[in-house]
Amino acid sequence: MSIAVPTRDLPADWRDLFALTKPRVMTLVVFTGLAGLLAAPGTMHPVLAFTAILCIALGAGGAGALNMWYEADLDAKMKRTAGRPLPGGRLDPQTAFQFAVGLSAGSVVLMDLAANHLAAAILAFSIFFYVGIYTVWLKRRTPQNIVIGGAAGAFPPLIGWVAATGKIELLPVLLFLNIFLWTPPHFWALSLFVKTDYANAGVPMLPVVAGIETTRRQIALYSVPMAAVAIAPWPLGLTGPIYGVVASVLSVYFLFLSLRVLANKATEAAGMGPEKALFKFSIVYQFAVFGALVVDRFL
Ligand code: HEM
Ligand SMILES: CC(C)=CCC/C(C)=C/CC/C(C)=C/COP(=O)(O)OP(=O)(O)O
Repeated sequence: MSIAVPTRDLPADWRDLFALTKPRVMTLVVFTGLAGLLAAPGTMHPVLAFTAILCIALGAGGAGALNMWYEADLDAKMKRTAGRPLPGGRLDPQTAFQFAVGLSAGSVVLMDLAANHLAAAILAFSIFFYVGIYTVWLKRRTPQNIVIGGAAGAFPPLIGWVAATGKIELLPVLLFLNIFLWTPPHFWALSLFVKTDYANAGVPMLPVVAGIETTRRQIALYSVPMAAVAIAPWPLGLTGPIYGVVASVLSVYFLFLSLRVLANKATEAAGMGPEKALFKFSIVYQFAVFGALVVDRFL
């Protein structure tokens, strides 16, 4: 699935800086952050709420830019990423680095002013986690890279909630766990049909290191607790039936798609239909589940 982001009217260098923030992936990061903020009890002043969400976008964008700055060598080796601003030679690394640090630091300072210390601290920690733990430490070392490092992408709903309330509570922790357990099926499904790219770049992604069958088993294995954690807020009385029904139906369908991946015996990209279907649905799934959370809160 491709989310259209209008960049055509921007001058070339701004377009490249914008691309550095991984805007398409970050749409879901910002959406889940916004959902966390809106689902929280009480009301936040609209200007402060908008600023807090802006901070999540700036922080995630800054972290994405730092990731691209650090990985320019790796991106150059993969078809999917070779055209990015740095490997494409359209942006110099120093400008990229300054932009990335500026966004990251600015987002944390602004979050501290607009919301509270705890929200700013969790935002800072997620940026550190994505860049330091995932990108620098784990990505090139272990096939568990995205399981552990992927936690960075699970923080936004918690950040949104804490920005609004100042407190960490059970519901946003379950939302964190949902994205945390969703990330391996989301990414491993994709990595099965772009496997050769990672192998060429020497990144130890699970299909490269452990093989297709193990990856398919792991996808199914993570989908079960993911579904349980996604549905849990309803029986626990933390949300109403709108969220409960949407999360249940979509999680069961997610599980069904994971089982189809598990049952798939194809080894060629052309036969990886169930993997592509799961990857595409994984994105729709989170937009719908977090959308339902907000609708449920206000209806
Ligand atoms: C370490 C964990 C993750 C990895 C390695 C990963 C990797 C990827 C890759 C390689 C793509 C393919 C297309 C692209 O580069 O734009 C993709 C797409 C996407 N990812 Fe992930 N992802 C991870 C976690 C997440 C998280 C936590 C979120 C949001 C909460 C997310 C949201 C998305 C979205 C929205 C797309 C579709 C972008 C489009 O429309 O092209 N991903 N992911
Ligand atoms: C608030 C905050 C800091 C949020 C962070 C958001 C975050 C960690 C998102 C993770 C999703 C992501 C861009 C994975 C890409 O992995 P990759 O970098 O290995 O993908 P690539 O191969 O496309 O570079």
